[in-house]
This record gives sequence, C-alpha cells and structure tokens, in this order.
Amino acid sequence: MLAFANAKINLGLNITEKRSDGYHNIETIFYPVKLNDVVEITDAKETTCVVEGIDVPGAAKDNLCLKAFDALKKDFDLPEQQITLLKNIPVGAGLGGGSSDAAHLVKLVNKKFKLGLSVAAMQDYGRKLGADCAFFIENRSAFAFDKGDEFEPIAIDLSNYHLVLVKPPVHVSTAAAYAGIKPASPRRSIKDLIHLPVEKWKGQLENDFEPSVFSGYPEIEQVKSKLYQSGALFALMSGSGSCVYGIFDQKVSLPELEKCNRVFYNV
Ligand SMILES: C[C@@](CO)(OP(=O)(O)O)[C@H](O)COP(=O)(O)OP(=O)(O)OC[C@H]1O[C@@H](n2ccc(N)nc2=O)[C@H](O)[C@@H]1O
Ligand SMILES: Nc1ncnc2c1ncn2[C@@H]1O[C@H](COP(=O)(O)OP(=O)(O)O)[C@@H](O)[C@H]1O
Repeated sequence: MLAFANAKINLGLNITEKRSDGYHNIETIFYPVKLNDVVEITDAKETTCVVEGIDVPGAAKDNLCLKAFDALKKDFDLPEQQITLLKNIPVGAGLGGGSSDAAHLVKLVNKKFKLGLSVAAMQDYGRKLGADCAFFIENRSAFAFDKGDEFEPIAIDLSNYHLVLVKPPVHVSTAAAYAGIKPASPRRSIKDLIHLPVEKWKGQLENDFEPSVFSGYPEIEQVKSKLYQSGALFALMSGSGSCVYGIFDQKVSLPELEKCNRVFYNV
C-alpha cells in the first residue's frame, strides 16, 4: 500500500514568542503543494526503511517514517513492515518533506491495519514527531498557531496562479534558524492579512526567518529578488528555508535561476 506525501509552503510566518519549553509560538498559513514523495509499506521479516531518490542525511534508523512506525508499534500489535520511501522533496528546504512522509506513514498504517484512529489521534502522533507533522494529517490549507501544530482550516485557493518553487543549493537547519530569532512585537495577524488579494501580499505577509537566514545565505535573498524581477506578484522563503516560492499570474520560464538552483514549476 502506498501514499503520495506532498510538500507544503508557508504563506507568511510570524514568530510571536519563545516558549518556556524552548520552542516558539508561531502564526503561519500552511498551503499544500503538488510536489510529492512516495511512501510504501509492505509486509517483511523485519522493519526497515529503504530510501530511494534524493539522499536523506543521517542513518536510515533516524528516518521520521521509521520513528512514526515505532510510535504506532508501541501502542498496537503491528507486523514488521518494509517502508520504502521515494524521496523527491528537497531536504532542509522548509517544505516539510520529512514531516509529510511521517504523517502519511501514520495514515497508511491506520488504513492498512484498520486501527480506527481518529484524525485527532493521528495528529497527536504527528505532534510527537515534529511541529509540522500534524498539519499533513488533514493536509488542507490551514491557519496554524501555538508551535505550528494547532489549526483552523482557511479557504485559500491559488490554483488560478502559477506557483514556482526554487531550491538554492544550501541546506538550512530548522533548529539553527529558530536559534537565530528574536521574536518581534505583535503585528497584524496573518489570519487577517491572508484575505487581502495576492497582489497586495508583498510587504504585508512576512517570514520572520528571512532577515537572519538571508544574512547567512545571501544567495537565498538573491533568488527572491530574481523572482520579483521575473514578474512574481509575491515571493517569500518557505518556513526556515532554503526554498523560495514565487506566485505568478502567468506561466513563466526561469532559465537563469535553473542554472544554480532546482526549479519546480506549477506545483
Ligand atoms: C519552521 C517550520 C515552519 O513551518 O517548518 P520547516 O521550515 O522546518 O519546514 C516549522 O515550525 C518547523 O517544524 P518541524 O520541522 O516539524 O520542527 P521540529 O522538528 O518539531 O523542531 C525542530 C527544532 O526547531 C525548533 N522549533 C520548532 C518548532 C517551533 N514552533 N519552535 C521551535 O523552536 C526547536 O528547536 C526544535 O528542536
Ligand atoms: N523522511 C525524511 N525526509 C526528509 N528528512 C528527514 C526524513 N527523516 C528524517 N529527516 C531529517 O529531518 C531533517 C529536516 O528535513 P525536512 O523535513 O526535509 O526539512 P524541513 O524541516 O526544512 O522541511 C533532515 O535534515 C533529515 O536529517
């Protein structure tokens, strides 16, 4: 049995405060995009995780899919499974690929073994695996708050626009990116700003990671500038980076950006 585990982008991201547990409270809009990994589970003699496609740093035993399976196995009497992961979503990109893989693994196991887990119960497994992970259980555009793991559904449809993802050849660690942040004073909520027309998002919807990540990796800021020069209505780094997306009102080709970066059109 297999699942297509899609990526997400963040339409704005405000880091509002540092919490006493060391995490940060944030406000963001998660928006699912059409760039997928494939997660497959098959019966096996022992549980392993085999990764094909893009290399995932770290040992296979550290893969979030395996951690998700182990968490479920603690609570349910599950037979051993081989987890095969075809990795297409760039890693360390702010696209939530690992979190999506893990959330889709939880949904797959729930379905294959008829565990009867509710959405809320699967989200709880997700929360223990990573702040982004719970989002991918329902996997529909949502306003996220607290650690980014509490949600209110929000109706946003960008299907009339052309969405382009640009992944510069640098890997940004989420933990390091949060460590470089001083939460800013309260601003207008992203929950309100998102209802402005896309043409008005520039200068309004912000990503609080950009200043510190851009100062460490100027090439990411250059990608954002290039997207605006190429006619983007709106461009922003996704999550803690390094991927930057551009929203265009027409089909574009960005050969100059393709020279040094991976470019994904119409996601
Ligand atoms: C920044 C965001 C924005 O959507 O996404 P990515 O850029 O990673 O995709 C998320 O908040 C990332 O979520 P996720 O990648 O699941 O983070 P986790 O594995 O839970 O945490 C990694 C590390 O980031 C820090 N962290 C994470 C979430 C949060 N609300 N506050 C934090 O301070 C903690 O130091 C934690 O140890
Ligand atoms: N299935 C997986 N896919 C990607 N990364 C994974 C996976 N399992 C564990 N990881 C680890 O999680 C880290 C963050 O990965 P990823 O989710 O792609 O980035 P981001 O948090 O920027 O969206 C990687 O550096 C990798 O070591």
